[in-house]
Amino acid sequence: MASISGICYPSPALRLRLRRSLPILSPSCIRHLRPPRSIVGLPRSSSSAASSSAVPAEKIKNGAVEKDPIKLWHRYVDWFYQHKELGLFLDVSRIGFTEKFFDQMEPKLQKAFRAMQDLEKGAIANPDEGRMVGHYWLRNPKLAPNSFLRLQIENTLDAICKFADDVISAKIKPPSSSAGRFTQVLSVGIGGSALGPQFVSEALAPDNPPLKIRFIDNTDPAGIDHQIAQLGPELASTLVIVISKSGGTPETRNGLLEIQKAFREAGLDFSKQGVAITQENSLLDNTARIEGWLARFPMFDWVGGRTSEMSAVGLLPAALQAFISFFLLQGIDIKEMLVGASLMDEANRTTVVKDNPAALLALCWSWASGGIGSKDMVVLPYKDSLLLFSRYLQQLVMESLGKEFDLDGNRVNQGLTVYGNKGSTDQHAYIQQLREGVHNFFVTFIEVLHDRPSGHDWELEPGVTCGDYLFGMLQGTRSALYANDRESITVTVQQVTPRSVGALIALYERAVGIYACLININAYHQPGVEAGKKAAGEVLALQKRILAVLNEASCKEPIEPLSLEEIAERCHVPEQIEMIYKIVAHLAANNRALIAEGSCGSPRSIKVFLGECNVDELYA
Ligand SMILES: O=P(O)(O)OC[C@H]1O[C@H](O)[C@H](O)[C@@H](O)[C@@H]1O
Repeated sequence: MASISGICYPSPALRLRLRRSLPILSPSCIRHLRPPRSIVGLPRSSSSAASSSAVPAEKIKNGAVEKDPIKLWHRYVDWFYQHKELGLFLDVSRIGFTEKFFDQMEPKLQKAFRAMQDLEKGAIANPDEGRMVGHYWLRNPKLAPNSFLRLQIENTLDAICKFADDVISAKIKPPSSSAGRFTQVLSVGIGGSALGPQFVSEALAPDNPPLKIRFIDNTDPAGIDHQIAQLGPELASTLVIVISKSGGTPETRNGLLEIQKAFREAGLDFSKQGVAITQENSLLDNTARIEGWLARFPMFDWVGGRTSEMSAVGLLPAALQAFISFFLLQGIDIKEMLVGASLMDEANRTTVVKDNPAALLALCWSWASGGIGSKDMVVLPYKDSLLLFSRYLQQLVMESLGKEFDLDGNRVNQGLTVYGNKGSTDQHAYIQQLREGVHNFFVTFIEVLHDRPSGHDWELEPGVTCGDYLFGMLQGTRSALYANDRESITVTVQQVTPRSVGALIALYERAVGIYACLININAYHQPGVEAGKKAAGEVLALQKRILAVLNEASCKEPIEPLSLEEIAERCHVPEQIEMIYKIVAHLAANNRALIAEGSCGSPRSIKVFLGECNVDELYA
């Protein structure tokens, strides 16, 4: 046997012998081999109980990390889930929930199924905002509660496909580019208006696309400049998609204003290259309409930002990312994404928990995190193209579940922390702590069976391909973590395709919905986000007052530099002196205020004035 980093591989000769002698067990056969559920319900080891202070007593008493490999194999087979048509498998065997726990959760899961059925029928599932929650209708418009909504969905999909085809085939082209067609797509948006499109692009974009997509997802001027600089002369052939459900998110507005400035400076007409995706009559929608942008696509009130990948938000950017297929240029197959999501939704409608992958995930989350978020979910896809899945899930899970109050108004401070990057890369970063350090997590491995999409591979050493290493690393990490009582889930897909990506998104959307029902919270609002936005607005309002005070003092003859105390006093906010210092330091670092005395390193010594006084502002 050849041994690589503790993983044993049979020699090529032995491998051939094994191949000839062993019948091939397909996962579908495995599903029918259900041995008795004998191993759940064993006592958890005392060492594991001691290290999990936050888990409920019931779990410590009855839970167990089973170590007997044969019993584990039975548990694996017993709980193995497969979706044949999607080629998606789910292994929850390394989460040690007990039969008793399962029985306790069963009625709660049935209640959650009923809540999901009501939601799909159009109930006001977001009570705070009085909204329906309809992202499931996007991939199966027949489910929409009325024909108006169904038509809206279908017409929007048709419009997206037509627009993308016209752009790709250069029927719609930029007015003043020598290229004669669009060559770049720039997507401006943040949060749910960026993370889905970014994830899908990373997962599915062709290697050398004729229409390359890039993103502005922040109000960082240096980041924006970087994108514009990289576009260079291709700005003239860039299609800019501005995405914002509300149409008023400051970061997105700023990105738009910056890019419009770049267009003006290059002598280009932005309106001929701009597309808006937003709610009807939002600020963005009205701007795009009044300025006569190239196109506008609707974002529906009943689709939340973090579940909007299957709306125009995700579908248009994907459909524009073209590659050559059978001598034709076509975008990422968005209809296949919708089929993947729809098939997964269908599977998740069964009320048989064992056959419902989203419910199984929710069950595992409840067990592993005690239903109170006591453990973090580390998401590790072993495939570079799925790198952004954990980042995408971070918003989907944390913005949905991280809530102060439950639906009955009790303070619960709920949540489930998500982080992760990719394997095996993370094995060389933080897996050390996961294996041996603080025990505050469970892992979700995402496994992709096909190593290379082309299907061709070569052995970089006898009997072993590069992909075998990746496979070995995943299996090795899963085993090593489990051997140290660290629990994990494994989701397996055959390949990263539009269909499997759609299915993964749908799987987690539903798991979040079910889990939210189990913990009795509203998964579809985000009241906590407003506090930061409001505070940011107050900082900018204070900055305007400081500038007015400094302007007045700087217009005097001679100029009157002011200390921080004097600025605070003249702004009538002495209690805000720390924030005033930070604002002044930021202005000074960007040459928008000048330090007359002292330095920013010693705040008490600073005296500050403006380089140029604005008399107009003074008498305005
Ligand atoms: O799409 P927008 O309205 O611009 O919103 C972008 C993001 O803004 C907020 O931060 C919300 O918490 C997110 O859920 C949302 O995705």
